[in-house]
Amino acid sequence: MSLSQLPLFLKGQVVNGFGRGSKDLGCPTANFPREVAQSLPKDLKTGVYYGWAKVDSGPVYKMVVNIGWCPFYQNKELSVETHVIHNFDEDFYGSILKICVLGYLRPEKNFPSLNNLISAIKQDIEDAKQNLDIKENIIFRDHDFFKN
Ligand SMILES: Cc1cc2nc3c(=O)[nH]c(=O)nc-3n(C[C@H](O)[C@H](O)[C@H](O)COP(=O)(O)O)c2cc1C
Ligand SMILES: Nc1ncnc2c1ncn2[C@@H]1O[C@H](COP(=O)(O)OP(=O)(O)O)[C@@H](O)[C@H]1O
Ligand SMILES: [Mg+2]
Repeated sequence: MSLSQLPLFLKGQVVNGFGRGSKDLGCPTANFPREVAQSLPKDLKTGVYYGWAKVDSGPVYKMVVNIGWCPFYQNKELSVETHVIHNFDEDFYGSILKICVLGYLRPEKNFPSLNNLISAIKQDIEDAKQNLDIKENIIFRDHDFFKN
C-alpha cells in the first residue's frame, strides 16, 4: 500500500502513558507528547505502522508504532506510541526518540480479549521485521535524520 504522507519523520521526548503497554500487554511503548500527535497530517490513516527508531544517541532499531485511539481501551486522545524492537536494560523516559515511519500494517481494532490484542501485536512485530529487511526500507536506517 502506498500512503502519500510517508515517510514521516517524528521526534520528541518520551513521556508517561497509561502504564498499560508493559503491564497489560508485555509490550512497552514509548509515548510521544500530545504535540507530536497534533503535528501529524490531519488526514493520516490511524493504525499500526513500521519503521526505524533511535533513542538519544543510540543505534537505529526496527520499530512498530501505533498511531490512534486504542479502541480496546477507548482513549480520549490520539496517541503515538512506539515499540522499539530491542531489549533495553532500563526505561528511557525523558529521552529523545526519533522515528521514521515507512509503512502501514493494519487499522486499529477493538479485540474481544486482551490475549487477542497481544497476539495481534506479536504478529505486527514479525511483519515489521520482515518488511524492514527489504532494500527500499533498509536505506532509511542510514538517513541524515538519524545523524546527531
Ligand atoms: C504494534 C501495536 C499494535 C497495537 N494495536 C492496537 C489495536 O489494534 N487496538 C488497540 O486498541 N490498541 C492497539 N495498540 C495500542 C495498545 O493498546 C497500547 O500500546 C497500550 O494501550 C499501551 O498504552 P500506554 O503506553 O498508554 O500504556 C497497539 C500497540 C502496538 C505497539
Ligand atoms: N523496547 C522498548 N520500546 C519502547 N519502550 C521501552 C522499551 N523498553 C523499555 N521501554 C520503556 O518502557 C516505557 C513504556 O512502557 P509502557 O508500559 O508503555 O508505559 P507508558 O504507559 O508510560 O508508556 C517507555 O517509555 C520506555 O521508557
Ligand atoms: Mg506506552
